[in-house]
Amino acid sequence: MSFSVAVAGASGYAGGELLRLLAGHPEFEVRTVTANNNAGQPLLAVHPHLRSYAGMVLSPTTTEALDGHDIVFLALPHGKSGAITETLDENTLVVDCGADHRLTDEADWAKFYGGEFYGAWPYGLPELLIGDHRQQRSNLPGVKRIAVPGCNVTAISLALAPGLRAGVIQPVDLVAVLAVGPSGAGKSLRTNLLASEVLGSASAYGIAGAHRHNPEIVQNLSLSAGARVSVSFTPVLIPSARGILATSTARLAAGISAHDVRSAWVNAYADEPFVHVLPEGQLPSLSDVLGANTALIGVAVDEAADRVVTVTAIDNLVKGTAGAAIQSANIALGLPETLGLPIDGVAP
Ligand SMILES: NC(=O)C1=CN([C@@H]2O[C@H](COP(=O)(O)OP(=O)(O)OC[C@H]3O[C@@H](n4cnc5c(N)ncnc54)[C@H](OP(=O)(O)O)[C@@H]3O)[C@@H](O)[C@H]2O)C=CC1
Ligand SMILES: CC(=O)N[C@@H](CCC(=O)OP(=O)(O)O)C(=O)O
Repeated sequence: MSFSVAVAGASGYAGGELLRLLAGHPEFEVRTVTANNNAGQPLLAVHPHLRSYAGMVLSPTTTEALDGHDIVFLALPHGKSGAITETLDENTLVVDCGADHRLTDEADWAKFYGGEFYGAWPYGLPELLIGDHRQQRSNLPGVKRIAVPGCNVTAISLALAPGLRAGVIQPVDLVAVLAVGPSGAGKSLRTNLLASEVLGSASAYGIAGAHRHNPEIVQNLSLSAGARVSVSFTPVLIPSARGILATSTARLAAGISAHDVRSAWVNAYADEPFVHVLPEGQLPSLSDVLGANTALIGVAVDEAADRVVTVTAIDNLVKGTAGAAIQSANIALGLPETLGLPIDGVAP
């Protein structure tokens, strides 16, 4: 049996990456692709790398275009998913790559996004530790609505959740500094993509609690810790088209050994197909994960500073968006979780 699929926002970066991965999915068949300004264009005119879709034309993003599919992936700007979803059949699986349904607290939505609040959906980060012996994965089978996490949020949540749940790090004074590629800003934010601004430079943005991912990071890690956490998050734009390299650190809990620390991370992800803790002494690089739905995590203890240091690499467009969307849809539909998803990256 195969599932019919529509991708809304197919002309953007996240939509394009969804299409690249969906072309290799044995159970999903893309029937409709939609866009906004690019509606009416052949898909290959905006994504010449997606040769599997020769002949497909971008439709306007309307209920008529999206209705009648088994699955609708939404890759629209923030604030555009809620209203259109309300017009879709409740039995359609809707997977939203935007932020519209990630936050549980309406006050956080109002402060960091604004506009109408449509409420939280089941969250598409299956590996997130959410309480004693549970992962977010257990909340996904059978659901019809999924909110895909922000890409920075995915990297930090996967990095710090194991230590918080095991109690080997303290829930306060968490610090995360992320090197991030400009594709995370989307195709339409062209000013961020100017070679003259990105090449040969690196710039911090959204510092000191201003970034809209802050409440989502706190929401996730508080679930893992079982208590409200405090995190300082700083993204730094680097000249690499894709990828996030997150250095996330935390204070050691009292009386915890380096062995306890390693065990917490290794045990948390021992059975995960897409989240791998590297052997002691090894650290990931961006180039290890590009194109893959894989998160690689290196863990070390800085004894002089009394801190645990983690380094996590993901591809923002795969594990950070499109891959997470497909992985979560697989679980919701009762398919093998890894179906159609690459574990291996593209290198060099
Ligand atoms: N890039 C990333 O790494 C990540 C992105 N996301 C999320 O995915 C979503 C899409 O992001 P991304 O692909 O990067 O953004 P892009 O700017 O690259 O693409 C945006 C898409 O939305 C369409 N669009 C623009 N305005 C409207 C509108 N008013 N109504 C309907 N459609 C519209 C665009 O169509 P057209 O071009 O034809 O005008 C395009 O297809 C966002 O919510 C983003 O936050 C989530 C995690 C990571
Ligand atoms: C370079 C850059 O600007 N990156 C984006 C990442 C956006 C993202 O992953 O997610 P959502 O927009 O879906 O929340 C940022 O930091 O805001």
